[in-house]
Amino acid sequence: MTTPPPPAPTRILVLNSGSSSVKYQLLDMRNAARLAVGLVERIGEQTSRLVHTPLVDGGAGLRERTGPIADHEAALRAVAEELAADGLGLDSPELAAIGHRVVHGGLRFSAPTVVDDEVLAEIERLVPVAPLHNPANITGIRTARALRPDLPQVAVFDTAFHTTMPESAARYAIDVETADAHRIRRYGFHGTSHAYVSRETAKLLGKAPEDVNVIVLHLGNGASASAVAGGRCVDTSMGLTPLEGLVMGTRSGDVDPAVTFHLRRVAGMSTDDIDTLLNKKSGLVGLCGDNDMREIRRRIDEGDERARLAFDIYIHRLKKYIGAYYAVLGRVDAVVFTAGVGENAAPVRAAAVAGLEELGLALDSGLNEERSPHARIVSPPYARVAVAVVPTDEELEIARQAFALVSEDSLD
Ligand SMILES: Nc1ncnc2c1ncn2[C@@H]1O[C@H](COP(=O)(O)OP(=O)(O)O)[C@@H](O)[C@H]1O
Ligand SMILES: CC(=O)OP(=O)(O)O
Ligand SMILES: [Mg+2]
Repeated sequence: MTTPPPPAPTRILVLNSGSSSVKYQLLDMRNAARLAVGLVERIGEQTSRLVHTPLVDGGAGLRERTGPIADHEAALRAVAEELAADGLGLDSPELAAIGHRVVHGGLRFSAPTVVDDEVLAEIERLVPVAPLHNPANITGIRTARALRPDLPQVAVFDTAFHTTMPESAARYAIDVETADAHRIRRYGFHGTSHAYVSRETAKLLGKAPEDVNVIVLHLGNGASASAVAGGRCVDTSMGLTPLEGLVMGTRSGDVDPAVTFHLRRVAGMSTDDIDTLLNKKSGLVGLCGDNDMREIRRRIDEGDERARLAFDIYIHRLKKYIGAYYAVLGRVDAVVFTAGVGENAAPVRAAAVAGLEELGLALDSGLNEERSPHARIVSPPYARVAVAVVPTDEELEIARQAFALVSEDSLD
C-alpha cells in the first residue's frame, strides 16, 4: 500500500518591511483567510512595539511587546517567536512561501520573482534609489531565508505595476545618453496597492477592469497618485525614487530640482544633508512639525495656522495631480482614495474634490463622513465620476501573487 502524498502547503507569510516598521500577515490561500496579523514599529528606537494578533480559533487575542528592538533582523525573529507561540511557527510544513514587499525592482522585475543570490544582489544594487526601503526589504529576505532556507522567498515589487507606463510618461526630459547610462527614469511605487485598488474599484462599479479608467490616490505616510486606464498604469506620481510627486508625511514630493543646487551652493549643505532634508524632514512634518493627519486636523480645529497651511499645501498638490491625471486619461470613471489617510481622513477627501464639479466630481458629505472598513462609493448617484474609498490590502495581493508563483494550480 502506498501512502498518499501530504497535501500541498497553502500558507503564505507576507512581510512588508518599511524603513522603521514591519507589517506582516500569515494567510491560508485555500480561502485567503488570515491566520495572524501584526506590526513591529519604531524599530531601532528605545520605544519599539510589536503588536501581534492571532486570528485562528482559540487564539488568545492581541499581544503586545514593548522595549527596544534593534533592527529588522531582531524584529523578524520576534515575529517568528510570536507566531510559534500560536502554533503557527515558521517551521510549519503548511507554509508554501514567504512573500516580501520589495520597493524598488528597477527595470528588470515586472513580475513576482523567487529570490536567489543573484536576484538579491540586484535588489541590493537598487539601494541608492530606494534608500529608505530596499535595505529593510533585503534584511527581511535574508532573515527569513536563515529561518527557513528550504522555502521559496518571493519578492513582489512596488515598481512592477508601473512598467506599463508609456515612454512619454516614464522618461524625464534630460539628456538621453546620460539618463540611459544611469537608468534614470520614472519607475513609480506602491504598485501593488495601485493594482489591487484599481481592480477592486472596477468591482465596486460592477465593471471589468478593462472597461474602467481610474485615478488612484494612495495616501499613507508615503503617498502617490496613479492614472490607470483599462487596468494598466499609464502614469504615476513617484519617479526614480519614492520622493517625487505628492506632499507626504516626511517627504517633499515635487520641488524644482534647482532647490538642491541652491542648498548645496548657497546653504552649504552636503548631498546627504539634502537627501535627509527632502526625505525625512520635509512634507507635513517639515511644514508643521506633525506627519500624522489626525494630529494635524486636531490642531486645525484649535485654530493652529501652521497646521492649516500644511494641510492646504497637501491638498493643493493632490488637486493638481487629480487634474493632471484627468487630462492624461481623457475619461475618468472613478477617483479612489486609499491607505491610512485616504481611507480615514474624510476632510482630506472633501477638500481634494471641492470645486471640481465641472469635472463631474462631487461628494455626498454624509457618505463621506461615514466610517466603514469596506470599499464604498461616497459620491451622489448623479455624479459623472464616482468618488470611492477602497481599503488597500498590499499583504493579500502579495500573498496571492506569491502563492500563484509557487503553486501550479493557483486557487484564485
Ligand atoms: N483616523 C485617521 N484619520 C486621519 N489620518 C489617519 C487616520 N488613521 C491613520 N491616518 C494616517 O495614515 C498614516 C499611515 O498610513 P499607512 O497607509 O498606514 O502608511 P504607511 O503604510 O506608509 O506606514 C498616518 O501617518 C496618519 O497620517
Ligand atoms: C514606496 C513608499 O513610499 O512606501 P511607503 O509608503 O511604505 O513608505
Ligand atoms: Mg504603506
